[in-house]
Amino acid sequence: MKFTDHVYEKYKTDWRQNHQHPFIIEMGQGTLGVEKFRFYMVQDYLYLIDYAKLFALGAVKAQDLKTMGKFAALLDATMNEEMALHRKYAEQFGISETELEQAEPSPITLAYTHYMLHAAQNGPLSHLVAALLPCMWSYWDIGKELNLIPGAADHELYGEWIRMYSSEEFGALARWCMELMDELAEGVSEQEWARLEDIFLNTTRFEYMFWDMAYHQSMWPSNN
Ligand SMILES: Cc1ncc(C[n+]2csc(CCO)c2C)c(N)n1
Repeated sequence: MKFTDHVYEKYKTDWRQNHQHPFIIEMGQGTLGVEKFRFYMVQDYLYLIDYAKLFALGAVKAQDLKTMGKFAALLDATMNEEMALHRKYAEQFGISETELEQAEPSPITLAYTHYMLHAAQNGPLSHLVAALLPCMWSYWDIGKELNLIPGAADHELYGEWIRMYSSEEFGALARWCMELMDELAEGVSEQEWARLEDIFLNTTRFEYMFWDMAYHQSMWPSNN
């Protein structure tokens, strides 16, 4: 069985929990408080800076030029398309680029990005891909689901987010990551397969924690 089919079936409950988080539900209904979205955008910008480094590490660890080129393209797309969307949103909120870059990361942002970078730096390419996969795949899955809600993609604030992540262009990137994961997991030992599952489950759960952190605007206990 393909790794992605296997983990989807095995961790369906965790996966669906992300879709059912109030942040997502309210974004789909267009009722999400702007301050929660604003908090999310700033933290997500910091997240993306580290995430982009994951793609750079992917280029370093790639075993062939085609894969290396794809990671380089993903790095470019993250810095110049996805982060551009964040900069545009930030501008609407009156936040400058410098403020974005210099914002303080929340404990969950730190934990999530550091966990991914640890897996990427200390393991083979398969660990790196297992760490980044839930992020790509679940955003696409969530984007498509929100796009089915009548009018959601036209919402003046959340519409652009929904349109971007449900797009076919983004879907192609997510599918590429899924296929690469399946290739890298093929034929690995039982122990290594379990390790990949573990990393996948951890970052799937971190996705939930990230929505929850944004919804509650959670920082360190002392400055909440
Ligand atoms: C917490 C969090 N998780 C996932 C994504 C989605 N995402 C991050 S990088 C990337 C690759 C293409 O640019 C995608 C889809 C996000 N923004 N924030």
